[in-house]
Amino acid sequence: MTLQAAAVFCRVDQYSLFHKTTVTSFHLMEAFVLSFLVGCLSIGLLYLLWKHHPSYGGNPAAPAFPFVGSLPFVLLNRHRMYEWTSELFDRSTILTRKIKLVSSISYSTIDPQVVHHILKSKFDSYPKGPNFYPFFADLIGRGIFNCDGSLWRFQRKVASYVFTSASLRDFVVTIVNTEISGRLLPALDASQPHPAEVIDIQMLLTNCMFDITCQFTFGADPACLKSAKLSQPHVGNSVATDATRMGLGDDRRVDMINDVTEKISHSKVPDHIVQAFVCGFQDALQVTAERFLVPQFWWRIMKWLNIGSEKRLKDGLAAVENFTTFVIEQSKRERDTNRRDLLARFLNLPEVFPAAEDGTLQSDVCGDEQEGKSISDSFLRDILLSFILAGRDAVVSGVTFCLWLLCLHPRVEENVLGELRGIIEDRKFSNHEDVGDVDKVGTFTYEEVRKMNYLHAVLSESMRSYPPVPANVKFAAEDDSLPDGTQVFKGTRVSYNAFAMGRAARIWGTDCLEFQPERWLNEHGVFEPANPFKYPVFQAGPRICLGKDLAFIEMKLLMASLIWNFEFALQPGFKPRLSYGVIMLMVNGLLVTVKRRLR
Ligand code: HEM
Repeated sequence: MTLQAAAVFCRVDQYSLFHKTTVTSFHLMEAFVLSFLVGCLSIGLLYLLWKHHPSYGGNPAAPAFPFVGSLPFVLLNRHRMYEWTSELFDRSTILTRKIKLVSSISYSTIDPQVVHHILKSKFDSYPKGPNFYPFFADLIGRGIFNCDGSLWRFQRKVASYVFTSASLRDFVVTIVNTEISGRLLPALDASQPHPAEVIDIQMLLTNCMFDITCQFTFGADPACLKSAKLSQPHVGNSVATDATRMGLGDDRRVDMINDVTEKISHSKVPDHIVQAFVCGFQDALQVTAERFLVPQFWWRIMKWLNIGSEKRLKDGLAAVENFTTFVIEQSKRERDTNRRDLLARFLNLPEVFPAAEDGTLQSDVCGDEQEGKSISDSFLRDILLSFILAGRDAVVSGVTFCLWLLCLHPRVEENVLGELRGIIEDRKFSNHEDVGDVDKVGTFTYEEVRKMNYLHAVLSESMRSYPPVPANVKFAAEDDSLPDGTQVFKGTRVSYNAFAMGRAARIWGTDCLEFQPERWLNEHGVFEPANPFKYPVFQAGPRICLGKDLAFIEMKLLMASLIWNFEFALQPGFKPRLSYGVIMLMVNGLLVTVKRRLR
């Protein structure tokens, strides 16, 4: 028994000894595995924290939190996006900044060398890319503004041919001067019985430029300005009929205007189609701009469900389609060779570019997309709408900010007037037969525009601080290294910030925040352009703005006529709020009172 008991005891003891040993080694193992896991997790976490740290990758980013990146700062500064990014560059010596928003990483630069790299030396490696295309696709399809590669090259080649013709330039001068003398100046005169009436000159210019670009592009006059109400302090088209505000008491002038407008506007489009187009285009443009402000999946779902702003876009596009189909079909039927608008010029292209016998464009001109086909109506529509998109609001922005700055700088305004006085004086020695008339209706000729060196400098200086296109985004088509050593991976967005560049002391000197048009003039008072890579207001390189020269003609004609004929005073306490979009405008409009200038 004792032996048995001893044996049992022994077994028990042996078992517990064994058990004790097993438990101890199990705990040790457990502890080891646990510490290993905790260690791995900590290292992983530290790695993630580092990876999401602003300085990861050797390029310090905008202020950022782990994981969400700069998103909180972006949201906080969304009402002053350009001012904020400009301050960031201002506060440090970094010229190319990494921007991290949740999981996406992009780069923004103010370095002229990097701008040169992405816009010229490595042009093919930095297209607009697939990220940009879907936003504008509904409005302008694959028009020049919204495509890359051979399709872009084809459009650029054809459009460059059309844009360099002197007859197109003369056509623009005629349209702009007719709009100024027939609508813009009379509209401002109409506010004269109430000199204290505050008007939104930006809205007036938007209507005016819509008329000009439509006539220039489609040969059709939507007469937005004729029907615009003056005192509406917001951006956008106004189609309310208020013809009395034109104030055209002078019968002779009305006849003259009608006569010229008739010659310009060949397309006789029914009023309801034009008016629907004007509203539809405005709506479509606004909704397209809003797409940039929400995540892509959001507007895609709304589009799929056809609700909210995306429904507005669809309806707007239907009206645009209706109008473009009408004018294109009408122009094709009539084939009027006297027409000078872009539509007619594009329709006549096969005569300009060597065409095959069946009327098709040659493959080397057409590029792979259009090989063997003449330009389809929808393609023509995309190209032409791109011109309206590219040309209208940028000019409105250029003139609006310039007018505002002149109100703040009477010295500069006086210098502009001095230059114009000299030009008007010169008319006495000119034997131009229209001199008298031109003086009466308050407009200027192309030859006179060419003499306006100071005004050219004023506009360039104003767009330095307030560029109509404040930033431009490209997309890296392959892994690359920027001139400053920044590593860029395929698919990354790289943008230049023209707004911040115009305010950078290291580019423009310590007086960069001052309004000094004289910096653009040489010792003989002649305008000297800046290096386009330090001043990419019109972009630079192969994709530089095609309408740059026309834009200056339009802006100078508008500015000269406005300043020569009227005095503008800002509404007390007026401060512009900058819009955040492709084109920078004033969110609250430019609110001024006007008075005929006495001489
Ligand atoms: C102050 C006025 C203007 C400014 C600041 C301006 C600026 C620009 C900029 C920055 C671009 C490049 C956009 C991009 O690629 O994303 C551009 C492109 C373009 N602009 Fe202008 N623009 C102005 C007026 C005009 C006018 C009046 C026209 C036509 C009449 C015009 C026609 C074009 C065209 C066709 C393109 C596309 C060029 C291409 O991609 O090859 N622009 N413009």
